[in-house]
Amino acid sequence: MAGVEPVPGVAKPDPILVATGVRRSFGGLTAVDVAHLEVQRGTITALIGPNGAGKSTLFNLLTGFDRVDAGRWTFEGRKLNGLGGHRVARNGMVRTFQLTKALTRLTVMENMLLAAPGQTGERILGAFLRPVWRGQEEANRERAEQLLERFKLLAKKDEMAGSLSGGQRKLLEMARALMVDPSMIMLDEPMAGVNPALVQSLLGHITALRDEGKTVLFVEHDMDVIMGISDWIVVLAEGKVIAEGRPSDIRANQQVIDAYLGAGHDESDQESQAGTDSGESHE
Ligand SMILES: Nc1ncnc2c1ncn2[C@@H]1O[C@H](COP(=O)(O)OP(=O)(O)OP(=O)(O)O)[C@@H](O)[C@H]1O
Repeated sequence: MAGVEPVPGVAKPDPILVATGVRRSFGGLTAVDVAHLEVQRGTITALIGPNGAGKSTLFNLLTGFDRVDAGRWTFEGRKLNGLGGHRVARNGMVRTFQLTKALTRLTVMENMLLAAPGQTGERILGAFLRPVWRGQEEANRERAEQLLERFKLLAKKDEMAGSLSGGQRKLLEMARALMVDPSMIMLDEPMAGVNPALVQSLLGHITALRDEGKTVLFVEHDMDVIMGISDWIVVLAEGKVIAEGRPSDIRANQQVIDAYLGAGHDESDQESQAGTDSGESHE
């Protein structure tokens, strides 16, 4: 991305995701108001910003787990607005989810199989289709084992997901997301709750995904991680993109420093401080 100017909404040479005018409000609060955002194919792009900036909401909107009030976006040139999460995933854009209570009561392998494409379920198929389904299940199981091996979880395949450590859960979330062989993977706080010993391993997996051609978009709070592995960083504050650029651009950006300083103050002051007077000027 040499030569791409570090300004909000800047066009990228080969964007995999292009979003325009994406807005979502909750009551009187505008959680997301992104004028234009492009994600370059084959990069690790970080989405950062103070608490409540709208990062999770934007993730939910783009991946079909929440509905926009306005806006449109394309992924691989295809319009995805209005599609639910499963259809978005089938189009090649998946996100990780924190393992919910229900999932922690399933084994590691069951978690993987649930994330497989074409979860039709045997019961609803006619008898003549069952062999097809079995063949597909066999293929899913094989893929799941390969992925568990890659993420060093194969030995745990029959254990309850709830028995895994924080870091192993993150690895399982990543492995689950890869069951559909996505071209873009979106990671929601991949380092949260991870033991420092596993951080390097997780970072290695994330860069490996990029190196094999996948696009990674991730939300994270750990600045060392963000600055260490991102090719590009997008900064949200109060729902708007207030800055984007390479790590060196972001580190030197006064608006970003201000937005984070605002968030770092007393929680009760946060709304009046975080980016209100600085967020508008770039839009
Ligand atoms: N379902 C909802 N109902 C009402 N308000 C919501 C809902 N989801 C998010 N919000 C609000 O929208 C704003 C953006 O929230 P969001 O969770 O997207 O921020 P975030 O940047 O992901 O924050 P964090 O870093 O703390 O996870 C917040 O003010 C939040 O309270």
